Amino acid sequence: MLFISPKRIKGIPNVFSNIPIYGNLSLIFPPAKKWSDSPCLKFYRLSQKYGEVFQVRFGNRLVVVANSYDSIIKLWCCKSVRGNNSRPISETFHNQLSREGIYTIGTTPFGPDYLKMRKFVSSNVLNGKSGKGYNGGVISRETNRLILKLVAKATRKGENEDYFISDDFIRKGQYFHLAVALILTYGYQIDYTASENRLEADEIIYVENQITKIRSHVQNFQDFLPNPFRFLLNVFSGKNSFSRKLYERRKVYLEKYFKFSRENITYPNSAVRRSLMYHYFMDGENCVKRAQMASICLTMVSAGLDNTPLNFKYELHQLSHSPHVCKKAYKELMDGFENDPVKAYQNCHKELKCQYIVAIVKETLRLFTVLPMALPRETTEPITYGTAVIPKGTLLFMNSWAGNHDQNAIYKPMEFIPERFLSSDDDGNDTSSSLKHFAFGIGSRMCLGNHLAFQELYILTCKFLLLFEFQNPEMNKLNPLELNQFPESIAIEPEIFNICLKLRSKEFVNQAMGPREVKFADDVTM
Ligand code: HEM
Repeated sequence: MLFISPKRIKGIPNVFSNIPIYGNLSLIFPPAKKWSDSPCLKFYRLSQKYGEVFQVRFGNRLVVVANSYDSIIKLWCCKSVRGNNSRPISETFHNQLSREGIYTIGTTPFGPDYLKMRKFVSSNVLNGKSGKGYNGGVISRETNRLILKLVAKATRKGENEDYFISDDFIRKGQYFHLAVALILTYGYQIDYTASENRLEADEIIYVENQITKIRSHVQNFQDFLPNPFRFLLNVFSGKNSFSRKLYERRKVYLEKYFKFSRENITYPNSAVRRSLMYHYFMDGENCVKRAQMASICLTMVSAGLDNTPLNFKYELHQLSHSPHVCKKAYKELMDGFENDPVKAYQNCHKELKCQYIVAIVKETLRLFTVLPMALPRETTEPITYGTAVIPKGTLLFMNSWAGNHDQNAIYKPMEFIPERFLSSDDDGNDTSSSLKHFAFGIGSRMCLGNHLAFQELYILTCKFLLLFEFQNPEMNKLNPLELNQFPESIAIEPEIFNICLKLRSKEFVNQAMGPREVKFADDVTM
């Protein structure tokens, strides 16, 4: 395809560029080296000059960018924007990496395939009411395993010989989420304490993390260029061959798990019987095709593998800087379980009962905004914004960082204030908070795993607060963008630092989990 400059949209400010072919791609290339050059901040700075919504040209594509709380609501949630419901096809991700046409749900363009997959996964595992209690049980058990692992490494210090833990939490959080995802999808229980399983988990985490970068709309400027440039740049940068290698590596573990479920379908254990694959073999084959099921499995294994642990780590980091929040959360949690910590620990996974912890999780998701530029959308029919008509085939970028930190909608946006999400204040007065956040996107293609991810974060938070007290933080930076190791990237991945925790009491761990389960380092060496 030759370069054809797209026609600008009337009524939406245009960020002028006279560079042929390239257009405004300097917003994402060369890749940002400093946090202050993160794409979301570059877009935000432009909005100060051009207004909250503007258009840019990326190669031969027009991109409309929304940079405020209100404009995101208008462009993603109103009835007039029904056409904001597809995803763009990109050369590097869709054509090179996913050559068999099997993509995740989140990267599948709108159409019957997409709708079928979304419905199947939603009704059988992610939003299905029947799965909710089961999912909570799985998450609770995996949280216990994570905690047992931490406890086994705890060191004894100080006059009272208390137990202390110091950990970065990202890798352990990834093992935790992967274990939950594999059980729900395949009924496969991975014991990542065994070294060969850990290697397998590390492989999945590495491959999926690299693939996330390949599908990133703010890291692959070549995808916006006309075909010959796109092709040549991918060949010379080695991206094509790297993508193909990742594709082969991914195939190995996905096929292994698929085979596991198929072989265990005749005499299923309870985990297999409750899994998504079981639904597929029992009745789903009539609803979704084999290739669609492969996309669903791919989505289940990859989505949330980084985002959930990254949010959890950031939440722990904020909590270690907010003793008043921890104190209040602990009290509210205990109030809900007649001041019995064992009862609280053993039952907190059953419902999202403690509204203050719900607010902590929402505030973490908002303030952190792990995907500051969300995922891109493509319009399937014209949509209106004010007097402007955005044509079919236009790309829409949500600057969710700017929306989540918009001071016109959010009081002190850079501060961690869970109360902003409560519907009543400390005196019980109705505050009717209807504040939204955009960490999961919003509208027709909002994150399908938001309930699962939220449930994971809620249960982890409850159990950690019940077991541990936060110690002096090792890291003082709190701004997520400033913490980010990869400012050019689609996701915020904070630099490595430890969170320091003190165990409230050894006896309580034994009571909460059963003494036979718990192994402390000093018990083991005795
Ligand atoms: C804290 C963790 C997570 C965050 C912050 C997150 C964030 C997002 C965002 C921003 C989108 C784009 C939404 C939009 O365009 O409006 C998305 C899409 C999606 N997410 Fe998540 N996600 C998380 C966890 C998960 C998990 C655990 C799963 C499933 C197991 C999941 C499955 C999906 C799917 C299927 C889509 C595509 C939806 C569609 O295109 O219809 N996500 N996610």
